[in-house]
Amino acid sequence: MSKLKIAIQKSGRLYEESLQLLKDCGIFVNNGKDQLKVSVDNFPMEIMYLRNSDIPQYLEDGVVDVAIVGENLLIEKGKNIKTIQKLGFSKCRVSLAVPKEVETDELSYFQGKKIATSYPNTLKNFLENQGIVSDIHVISGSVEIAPNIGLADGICDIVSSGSTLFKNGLRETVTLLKSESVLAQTPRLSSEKEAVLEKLVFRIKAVLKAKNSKYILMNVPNEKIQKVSEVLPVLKSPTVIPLAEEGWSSIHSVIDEERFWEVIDELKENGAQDILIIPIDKMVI
Ligand SMILES: Nc1ncnc2c1ncn2[C@@H]1O[C@H](COP(=O)(O)OP(=O)(O)OP(=O)(O)O)[C@@H](O)[C@H]1O
Ligand SMILES: O=P(O)(O)OC[C@H]1O[C@H](OP(=O)(O)OP(=O)(O)O)[C@H](O)[C@@H]1O
Ligand SMILES: [Mg+2]
Repeated sequence: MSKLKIAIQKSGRLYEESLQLLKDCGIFVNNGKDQLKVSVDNFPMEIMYLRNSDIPQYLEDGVVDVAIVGENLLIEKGKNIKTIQKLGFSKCRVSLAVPKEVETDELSYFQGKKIATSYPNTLKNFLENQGIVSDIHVISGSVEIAPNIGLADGICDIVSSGSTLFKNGLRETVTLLKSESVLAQTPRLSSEKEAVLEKLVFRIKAVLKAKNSKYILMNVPNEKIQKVSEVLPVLKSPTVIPLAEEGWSSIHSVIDEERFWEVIDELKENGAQDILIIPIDKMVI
C-alpha cells in the first residue's frame, strides 16, 4: 500500500499537538533524535518534520501529500491547497496593533503609515480591499518591537492571548483573520493515497468529536424520565436503565461539552440527581 506522506512542524507551536493528535488516532511515531523522516509501523504513513513556513510550498509541489499547518500561513502563501479538516488547536488571529498611546482604533489610522509584519500578502490584500495605502515593512520575527524602535507606526502579526502586545506597549485594533491548525492536502493525490487519507480523516473526526463531547449519566425518578429526556440534546434517544431502587432509572447520553453548562440547571429542575460527566475517548457516529 502507498504510504501517505504527512508533514508536521519540526518544532514550534504546532509540534506537540500534531503528534498528540496522531497518537490519539492510534498512529504511534518513534522519533529518532534529529530524524526528519520517520516511518510508522501501524499505519501506511511517513512523517516529515519541516518548518511550518515551508509547508505550503511542499504541499503545492506534491513533495508531501498532506500536512498539519496553520491556516493563516496557507492564506499568506496563497497557494492552491485544499483544507480538509480544521483541527482546533493553535487558535490565533492576524491583527493590526498600534502603540497604546494612539487614540483611535480606526483602520484609517494606518493611511500613509508604516506597518511592520511577517504576513505581507495577507496585509496587502486586506488594505487594498479597504482602500488604505500603507508602507509595508517585512520582518521575519519579533514584530512587536518595531514601533518601539522607531521602525514602524504599527504592526500586523499573530495575536493569541494578547500578552506579547501588552508587554510591548501595543494595543490590538483590527482583526484581519482568524486561524487554527488544519489538515491540508496537495492538489494531486493518487487514488491509493486518497484511500489512506480517508482512513486518517475518519480517525481524526472520531477523535475531535469525542474531545467536544461528554458522556453524561444521572438518576431520575421514573415519572420525570420524559421531561429530562426532552432537555437532553441526545444522539438518538437516551439510554434508560432501571435502578435497583424501585421507581428510579439511570439515564445515559452524550452531550456537547459547551451545551453541558447550559442544560445542567434545567436537568436538576426537572428531577435529575447524581449527575456524572465522563470524558469520551473516541466517537464514531
Ligand atoms: N501565540 C500563538 N498562539 C496560538 N497559535 C499560534 C501562535 N503563534 C503562532 N501560532 C500558530 O501556530 C503556527 C506555527 O507558529 P510557530 O511560531 O511555531 O512557527 P512559525 O514561526 O510560523 O514557523 P517555523 O516552523 O517556520 O519556524 C502559526 O502559523 C500560527 O498558525
Ligand atoms: O498573543 P500572544 O499569546 O502573546 O501570542 C502572540 C505571539 O506569539 C507568536 O510568536 P511566537 O511566540 O510564536 O514567537 P516567534 O515570533 O519566534 O514565532 C506571535 O508572533 C506573537 O508574537
Ligand atoms: Mg511564531
